[in-house]
Amino acid sequence: MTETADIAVVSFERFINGNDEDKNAVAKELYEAFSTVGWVYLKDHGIPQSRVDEIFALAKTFFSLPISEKLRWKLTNPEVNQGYTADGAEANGGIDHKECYEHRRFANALCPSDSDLPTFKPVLDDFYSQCLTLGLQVLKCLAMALDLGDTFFDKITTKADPQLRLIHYPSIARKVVEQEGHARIIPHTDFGLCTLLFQDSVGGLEVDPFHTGDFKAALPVPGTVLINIADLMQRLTNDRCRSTLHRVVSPKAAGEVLPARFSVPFFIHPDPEAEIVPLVRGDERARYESVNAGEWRTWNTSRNYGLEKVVAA
Ligand SMILES: O=C(O)CCC(=O)C(=O)O
Ligand SMILES: [Fe+2]
Repeated sequence: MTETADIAVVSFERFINGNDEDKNAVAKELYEAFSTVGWVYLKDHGIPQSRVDEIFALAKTFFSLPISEKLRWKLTNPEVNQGYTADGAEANGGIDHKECYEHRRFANALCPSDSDLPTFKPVLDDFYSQCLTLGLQVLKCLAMALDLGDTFFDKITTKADPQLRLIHYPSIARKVVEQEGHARIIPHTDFGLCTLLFQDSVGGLEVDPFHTGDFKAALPVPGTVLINIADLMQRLTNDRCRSTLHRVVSPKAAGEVLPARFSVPFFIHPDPEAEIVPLVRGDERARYESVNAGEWRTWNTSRNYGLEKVVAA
């Protein structure tokens, strides 16, 4: 049996409502998690479970539309990175068995309208701002832990346009997913600052905390949102915070046919013009070149969708 990853459960209540001492205590706990395994289960985060349930229900409704309908909202431009991606269309060195819908803050041209799918857009917009508020609070908390002053991330997220993603992993034969090079989502790191990840109760998410190939289950914990550090944060903190490999495979408890699984990540990226320069202390050397956040995002998105040609055109 796959072991369970050692990911701390941290209550965010004392950060949201507490005094400076409370906030600093939460910041320490978060930093401890982010600088080791790179992941934390955040509870008491302020987003009601009823809202999360509503989002999963909308995701189910959206993905059960016929493929011809869903392709009306097909994602084509990695710079905008918004819309629907069919099963098999996103490939980054392996074969994923999933379909996705991406929602953005400023541009959602490829989103079902109210007459296509009642309440889809307004409820997603609202959930998006709840995730953005929580994500920026988490960044503030991390800035405290890193002694950067609690407005450090505000300066590089004023126009931040994270990506809210709905994912459906269809019900599928276990033997298909377990073929060499296949997975529900192949091992990868996320490439922004950090990710908020809501998952249903099916399981199958695994983390390789120390990049030894020893993947461990990140089981669903009701009432929590998982938060993981992504590549730009690892670069910015000169490896103090760790962006770790993860994947989604067959849940161990399932039989020969895996049940469908849904998840909802919210990827936080800095403003496109932000230069991500490693923050060094004393005579420490920078472990990374500086990168422009916008170029980094477009490059990574294009690579994931195999759309490099669109960018070059
Ligand atoms: O579905 C999940 O639990 C993980 C999704 C994920 O890692 C991603 O979309 O980057
Ligand atoms: Fe991921």
